[in-house]
Amino acid sequence: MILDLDIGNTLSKWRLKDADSSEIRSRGAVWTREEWRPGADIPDLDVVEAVRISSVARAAVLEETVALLRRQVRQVYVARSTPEALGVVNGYEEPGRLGVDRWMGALAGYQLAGGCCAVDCGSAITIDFVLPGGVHLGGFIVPGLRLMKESLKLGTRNVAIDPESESDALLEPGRRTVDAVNHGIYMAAVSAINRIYSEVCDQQGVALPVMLTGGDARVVSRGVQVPHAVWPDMVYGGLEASFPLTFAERAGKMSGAPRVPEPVSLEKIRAGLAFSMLL
Ligand SMILES: Nc1ncnc2c1ncn2[C@@H]1O[C@H](COP(=O)(O)OP(=O)(O)OP(=O)(O)O)[C@@H](O)[C@H]1O
Ligand SMILES: CC(C)(CO)[C@@H](O)C(=O)NCCC(=O)O
Ligand SMILES: [K+]
Repeated sequence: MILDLDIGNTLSKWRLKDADSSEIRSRGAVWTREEWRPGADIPDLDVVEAVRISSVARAAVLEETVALLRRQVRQVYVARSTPEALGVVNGYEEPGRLGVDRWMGALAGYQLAGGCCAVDCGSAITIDFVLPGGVHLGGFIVPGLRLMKESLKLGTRNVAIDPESESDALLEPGRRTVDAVNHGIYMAAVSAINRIYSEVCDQQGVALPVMLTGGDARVVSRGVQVPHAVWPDMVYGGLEASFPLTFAERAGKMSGAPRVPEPVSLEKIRAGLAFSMLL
């Protein structure tokens, strides 16, 4: 079995992948601040022959996790943001400072669709761009839905946006605090994504395929106007591409990769931008 780990600021996600059949056998998540110790919610390391890790938590969390895993697992691979990988050139002035989850997402997106706009809706919402030739432009970082809500301190943090709610309903002015906050932060997030996507495509003269990942991807998806795919395993896809271990991975296959819809034409994107400027 291969254990893939995505250590975020809030949640540490894991999945167990069968190295022979490429099937995902199980998955789960634990709070990052509780740190990563084999126990109730964590898979049995006896069956694990390799671990791949993407971590944006404090360095100490990663060190402890790696030390613990090395005692029981022979192969431990830790992803790093590098100046170049898999045909993508990192756009950061200091490439090592790009969050490795963003780098994994950009690599996965590029491997799947060529140039892309990779959006990760977690503690933060990150929006990264890779051009068809593999140039990563950099990206945008916005507070995530939960962070925005918490920062308001209006006692609404525990009432989540219903993932089933229609984005039209979220457009209505709230008539209670919880609705005003939920509708407000939702609009802040999706308006930012829609606008940023259009601006960058306009600047670069290319319509890019869009993919979304992260804990809030499903709800954010409802407000993203352009064609896009939701890819819960996008960060894991970057791990598979960076450290291919199975036959399928060596052939470039990332498990759970979605079909990515064709982007709308650049003309349409530009018309949409021009229209919003007139208002
Ligand atoms: N069971 C859950 N526990 C916590 N957050 C959840 C859960 N389900 C959905 N969410 C939402 O997912 C978001 C966290 O997503 P994700 O797991 O991608 O974040 P993360 O691990 O903190 O990511 P990051 O890498 O940005 O730190 C929160 O903002 C929250 O609104
Ligand atoms: C932005 C987050 C928190 C998103 O998980 C992570 O990618 C990170 O800590 N990045 C480092 C800063 C940067 O990417 O510029
Ligand atoms: K994340």
